[in-house]
Amino acid sequence: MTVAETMPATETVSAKIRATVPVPIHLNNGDTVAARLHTFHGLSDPGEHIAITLGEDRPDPDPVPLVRLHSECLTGDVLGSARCDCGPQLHEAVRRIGTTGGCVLYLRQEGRGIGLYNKLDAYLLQDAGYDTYAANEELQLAPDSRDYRAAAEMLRLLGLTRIRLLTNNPEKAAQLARYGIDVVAVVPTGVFVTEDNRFYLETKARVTRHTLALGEPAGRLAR
Ligand SMILES: Nc1nc2c(ncn2[C@@H]2O[C@H](COP(=O)(O)OP(=O)(O)OP(=O)(O)O)[C@@H](O)[C@H]2O)c(=O)[nH]1
Ligand SMILES: [Zn+2]
Repeated sequence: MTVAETMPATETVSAKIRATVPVPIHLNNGDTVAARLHTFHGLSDPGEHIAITLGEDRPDPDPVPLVRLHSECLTGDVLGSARCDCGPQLHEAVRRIGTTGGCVLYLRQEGRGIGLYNKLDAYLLQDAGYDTYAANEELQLAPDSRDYRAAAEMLRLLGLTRIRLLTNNPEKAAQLARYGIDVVAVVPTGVFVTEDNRFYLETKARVTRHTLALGEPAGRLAR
């Protein structure tokens, strides 16, 4: 099945699943979950996005699959950077979705779409006092340039058109709905606050209305 067969008439994209590859994943609690990685051809943006379907071997998968749209963060996902919460969120998503059944979309949207080098430039500006969105703007870049059209295409190709979405970011649910995905529930992801990322998380709650319960305000140095 192609996206063109299932999308509204105004959509011209003709995307396909390119390959499906089994990859067992070790969790940091010592368990291993079965996963399949899906690659795509012809998505509406050129990123090498992948879908990771999980929990397919569970006897009682949730009838409405749990889905996470995870934007790439090399510093957080791979290196365990304390400047953000991406690494713990990714691990949480794989563990939870491995239990309930569903999918993680790993979207190549490093730095909310500005790329790794620009994100690192933005970190230097943040160290000089800019917040996470103002730093992008100082670089003449959009504060958040992520578009989830390709994510909706991937979900459609996987038959995941009615989902529960694991996120604290209201923009993800809004865009998926606009692109024809039925988001029946938004499930909050964990809030992994530390002194290093507290100001960053507070800024997201204030500016982009992320639903984050953060407790006491940041100290003056936490960016
Ligand atoms: N430009 C920029 N990007 C950042 C910064 N910190 C993290 N990111 C990127 O932000 C993206 C993660 O987005 P978040 O806003 O943390 O989370 P979200 O995915 O929108 O929302 P949740 O679903 O609730 O986690 C990744 O692409 C990171 O690389 C930063 O300070 N500047
Ligand atoms: Zn991050």
